[in-house]
Amino acid sequence: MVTQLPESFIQQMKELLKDEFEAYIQSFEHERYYGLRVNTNKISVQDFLKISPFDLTPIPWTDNGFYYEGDQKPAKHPYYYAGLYYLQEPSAMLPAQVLPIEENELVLDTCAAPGGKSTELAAKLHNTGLLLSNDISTSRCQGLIKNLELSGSYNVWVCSEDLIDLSNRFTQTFDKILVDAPCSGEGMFRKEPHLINSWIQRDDTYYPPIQKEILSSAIDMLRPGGMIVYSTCTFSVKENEEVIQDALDRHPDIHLVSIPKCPGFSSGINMEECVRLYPHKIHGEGHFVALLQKDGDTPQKRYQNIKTSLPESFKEFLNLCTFDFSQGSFIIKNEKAIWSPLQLPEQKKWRLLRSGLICGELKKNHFEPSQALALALKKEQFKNTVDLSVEDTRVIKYLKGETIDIKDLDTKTKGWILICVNGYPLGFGKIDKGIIKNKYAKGWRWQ
Ligand SMILES: C[S@@+](CC[C@H](N)C(=O)[O-])C[C@H]1O[C@@H](n2cnc3c(N)ncnc32)[C@H](O)[C@@H]1O
Repeated sequence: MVTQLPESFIQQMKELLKDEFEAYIQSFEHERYYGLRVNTNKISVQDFLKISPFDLTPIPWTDNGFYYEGDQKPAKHPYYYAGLYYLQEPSAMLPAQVLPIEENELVLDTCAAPGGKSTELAAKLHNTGLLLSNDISTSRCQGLIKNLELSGSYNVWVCSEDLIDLSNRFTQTFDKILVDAPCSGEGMFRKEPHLINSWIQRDDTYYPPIQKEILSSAIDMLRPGGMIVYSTCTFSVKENEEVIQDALDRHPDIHLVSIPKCPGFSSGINMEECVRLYPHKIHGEGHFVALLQKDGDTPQKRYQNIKTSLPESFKEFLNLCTFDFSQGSFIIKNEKAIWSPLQLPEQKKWRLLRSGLICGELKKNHFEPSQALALALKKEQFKNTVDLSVEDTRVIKYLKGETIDIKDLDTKTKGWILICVNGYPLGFGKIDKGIIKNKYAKGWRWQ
């Protein structure tokens, strides 16, 4: 692969790394590292380690990230379908880790798709407050929504806007913001060699102006006292420290906050507070992370909930749930019942793709619960459940969309039932006389 690296990139890395350059080049001989991040919205790290079938080694710069071996297949395990973890390149776990999120905050992820960092920001909020996840690409937002739903996060809104436009709608609003900027991806060359071609096609003047505008707009959206992380998976100084310097020049009310260094972390170039991760110094690919804070302090913004009257068929279904929906409010839109713990102010003409938890669809005379609701609930929050052991062959059958027979376990329950694996919900079905008609979402099925 080293032979595919363009000469101009090699020169840039020689100048950047000096006597570390040889070690960097040799890192291409080593296989990439694989990372799994426990979804603490669903399970504690301690409890996950008790049931994990994988050999896991902690990733030093995270609270809940682990290395696994490349021949293990965690994406092909029922616990993945239960949303107990997210698979993420280890160095990419750092940005969300360094943003100090507290419960009940308003958080913005500016460039969020496909959700590697949003899922962790949501987990850090523990389903309190609100996360607005945005990405300019509406098609990439589909993957983002699926990942957020799988993670069981119900305090998330998703929109698809150019961040620069979004900043006109929410001035000085958010307590915490993550800017995981589009970049030339130099840190991903070992993991995804095809990125080398994109690098060749775009010279080094392409990304910096975009990154500077996105970061500056994001800073406008941060409330005084709030904190913002800027990250990329590239090594170029132009896309990292120069973007930060531009923000510091344009916004005299922000300052850098020092990120604690783990063994193997490098400082930013002439920016001691920032962190650079290199594949020859840590077990991971490459990243740059900066943490900034806005001076001053203003109280957090708070938004009102609204009252909506609900159709009878939906109220009937809600009798099966013990989830505390009174903590937020419902809206009914396009025959869908959507619940959110907070409502953001009404906006004109924006591509809002999710405004909380889509609980399900209001059909003619009945209500059809969604896959997202199944994943958002805890087993004990639904009246009718069947809990299958992870070894039970019916788990995979259910995930494949097949009808399942549980006459050995239950022949009395009738109607909606939540199918769980070792206590963690997977999806809904409809049971009659011990036979479960499969309601697992088609696009989510085991392939
Ligand atoms: C590095 S990726 C984000 C990865 C994501 N944070 C994760 O962890 O899964 C950068 C994203 O920025 C989005 N993007 C590019 N320009 C944007 C803009 N002007 N406003 C909002 N999003 C933008 C791209 O569509 C892309 O999905």
